[in-house]
Amino acid sequence: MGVGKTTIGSLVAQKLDRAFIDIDEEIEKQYNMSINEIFAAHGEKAFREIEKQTIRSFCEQPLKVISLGGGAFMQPEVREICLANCFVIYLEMSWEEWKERLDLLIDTRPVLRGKDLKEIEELFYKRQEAYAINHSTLTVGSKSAEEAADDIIESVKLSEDLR
Ligand SMILES: Nc1ncnc2c1ncn2[C@@H]1O[C@H](COP(=O)(O)OP(=O)(O)OP(=O)(O)O)[C@@H](O)[C@H]1O
Ligand SMILES: O=C(O)C1=C[C@@H](O)[C@@H](O)[C@H](O)C1
Ligand SMILES: [Mg+2]
Repeated sequence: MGVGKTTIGSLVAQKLDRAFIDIDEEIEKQYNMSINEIFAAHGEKAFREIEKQTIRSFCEQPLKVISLGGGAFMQPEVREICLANCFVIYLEMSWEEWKERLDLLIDTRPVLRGKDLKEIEELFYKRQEAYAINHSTLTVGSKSAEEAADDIIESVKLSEDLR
C-alpha cells in the first residue's frame, strides 16, 4: 500500500505508450464514490469482491499497464489471475522507509483507520509473504518515481530479451 504503484505505473504507461488502468480508480468510477465511501457504505468484503472482478476483466486484456490496490494481492484468486495473464512487478520498500510515508496515506486508506503504529507494522509484514509471489521485484527505496519507472522498463525489456 502506498509504495507508488499508481504514480509509477502511470509513468511506465506513458513511457511505453500503453494504456494505464488503476484498479482503485476503476472501482471508484463504477460506484461513483471514493474508496473511503465504498468501505463505509458497503464494507471491505464487498470491496474485495468487486476488486477481484475488476482485476479479472482488465488482466485478461493485453498491452496495458495495470496498477492494483494495495491489498489486492492478498486474495489467492487475484494472484492466480495476475500471474497467469500479466508480468507482475512487486514494488518493495523497507518498513523504515515506508512508515515515513504514512502521513500521506492515513486519510485515504481505510484499512489503516483505527490502527496504531504497531498494528500497521504487523499488517506491513503480514502482507510481504503474498507480495513475494511475483515475476520481478523492484526495490523503490529512495528512488524518485521517474527512476523507478525507468528501472521497471529495463526489467520488462530484460525479461522480453530472455524469452
Ligand atoms: N518514488 C516516490 N517518492 C516519493 N513519494 C512517492 C513516490 N511514489 C509515490 N509517492 C507518493 O506516495 C503516495 C502514495 O503513492 P501512490 O498513490 O502512487 O501509491 P500506491 O502504491 O498506488 O497506493 P495504493 O496501494 O493505495 O494503491 C503519494 O502521495 C505519492 O505522491
Ligand atoms: O492496502 C489496501 O488494502 C488498500 C489499498 C488501496 O489501494 C485501496 O485498494 C484500498 O484502500 C485498500
Ligand atoms: Mg494506487
